[in-house]
Amino acid sequence: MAAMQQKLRTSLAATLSDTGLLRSDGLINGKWVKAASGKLFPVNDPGTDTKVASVSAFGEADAKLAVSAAEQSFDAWRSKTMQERGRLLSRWSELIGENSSDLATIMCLESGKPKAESKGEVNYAMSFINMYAGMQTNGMVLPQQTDSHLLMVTKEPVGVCALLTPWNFPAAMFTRKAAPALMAGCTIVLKPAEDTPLTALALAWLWERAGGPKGVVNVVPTPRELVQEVGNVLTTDEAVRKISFTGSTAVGKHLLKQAAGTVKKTSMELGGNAPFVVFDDANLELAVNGAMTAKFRFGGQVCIAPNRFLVQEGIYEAFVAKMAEQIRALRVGDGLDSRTNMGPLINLAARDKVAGLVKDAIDKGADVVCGGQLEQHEMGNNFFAPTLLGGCTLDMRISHEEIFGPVVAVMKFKDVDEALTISNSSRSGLAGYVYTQDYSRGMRFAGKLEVGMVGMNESSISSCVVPFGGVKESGMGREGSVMGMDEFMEVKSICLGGI
Ligand SMILES: NC(=O)c1ccc[n+]([C@@H]2O[C@H](COP(=O)([O-])OP(=O)(O)OC[C@H]3O[C@@H](n4cnc5c(N)ncnc54)[C@H](O)[C@@H]3O)[C@@H](O)[C@H]2O)c1
Ligand SMILES: O=C[C@H](O)CS(=O)(=O)O
Repeated sequence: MAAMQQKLRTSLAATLSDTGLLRSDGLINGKWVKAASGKLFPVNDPGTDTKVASVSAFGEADAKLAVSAAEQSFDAWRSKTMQERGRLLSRWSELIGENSSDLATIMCLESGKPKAESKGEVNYAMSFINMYAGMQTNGMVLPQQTDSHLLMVTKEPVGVCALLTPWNFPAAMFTRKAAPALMAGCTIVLKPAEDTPLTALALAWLWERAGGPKGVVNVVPTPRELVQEVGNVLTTDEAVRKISFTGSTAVGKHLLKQAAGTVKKTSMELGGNAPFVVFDDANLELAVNGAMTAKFRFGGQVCIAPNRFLVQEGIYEAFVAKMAEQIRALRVGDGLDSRTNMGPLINLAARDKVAGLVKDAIDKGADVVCGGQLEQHEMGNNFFAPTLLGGCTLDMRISHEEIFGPVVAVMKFKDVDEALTISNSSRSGLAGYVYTQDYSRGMRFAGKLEVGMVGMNESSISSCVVPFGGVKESGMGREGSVMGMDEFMEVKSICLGGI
């Protein structure tokens, strides 16, 4: 299999139409610079477990330079009109569109996301830029207590923003933050995930080519071993006024503690544990198709992927049988192969975590309906077979921990109260799904789910217009939608007297 995968690849640069997109240095103040240490770190292709690039290993000193560049460019950038900033973003989006195939190849090779899905993500990333490029923010003039005063309320950019993004959506998580921040008039320092810096660096290069002024967008590629020290700079430097983080709940809690010292404005898009609830009266085909779409997107490595399947006892057997049929039909393969439905997990640690959850479930009595092989996959170290486990129970780890992989864990429930209790038992509250043809029951159930986003008879619930975010330990704030820009703005009242 490895030979076939290698056949699909020569060097990454050789597969690109525009090799300028392949950036190995970071971006500070309009210059592509190496790390102060001169050190590099590898970026690996999870499909072949081989290095595809080496990138400058930015550390504390580099991060401080990036924050300073963003601070120095803030006044000039905020002084531009929203129309001027919008025109720049529109040009950026055009260039992304013109280079979408190369961007998808880069994303596929550094993340393992199949190329077709990677192209979809590039379009998703563009949708945020396109939406915010045309957006205006409005203040208010309020009625006065006296006729000699006027009260105005304005919205102003918060300032220098530190954006920290995960590896699973390296383009969309960048633009979902950067587009509203830039339109609001903020300047940014982006720290991409160590597994997937290339996509963000390529997008930053296109920003520069669009005419982005120096210092407005800065990118600090950071290796795993320096993430803590770079994070310390971004969360404690007084010049940074906003932290926008997307990633695990554990890291989010850590960053919140660090940001508290300088009372930074924060947005947290954290981990999920979505329930997928199927009632007896559900449209079975709709529920199964919805489950497959939501679960096997990027092999389950998605924050809103269903994590716990709760199926009412009357439809349980039919649901499991239909799911097994579709899961068995999935083609696991190389991300560059257009026939591939599912590629590798991001790395060996991720694969081993999934295998550990499956083993625990099997040891505690789960039925392996399909998949579930714990030994190394024939495609390579980072692959895990799409798996369906039946008869899952609450004493299994898989019923409580975020799987972040291609495993469907199904448990049976009797009635709506049981389904709601189990659904809300998690400390996470990002997304939830409910399938029933009784819309009254469905809406009541959706209203009682402790999550930020619900799909009812629908599992594709993300788009640029949705206020994306969670409750409880899935985070705070919203990204996308008109709400997304307010995360990067401060409100100011001006009281005018003596009129
Ligand atoms: N809610 C959402 O919108 C959303 C979207 C995508 C992923 N996620 C969540 O992210 C997780 C998977 O992504 P991940 O593995 O990249 O998460 P992660 O928390 O390990 O890393 C996220 C980012 O934080 C950085 N980071 C890690 N430790 C840090 C530290 N001490 N200081 C500063 N930065 C640090 C990483 O380098 C990366 O850039 C899952 O839990 C998933 O649910 C949530
Ligand atoms: O996993 C993280 C993303 O936010 C999911 S989505 O692409 O926004 O649905």
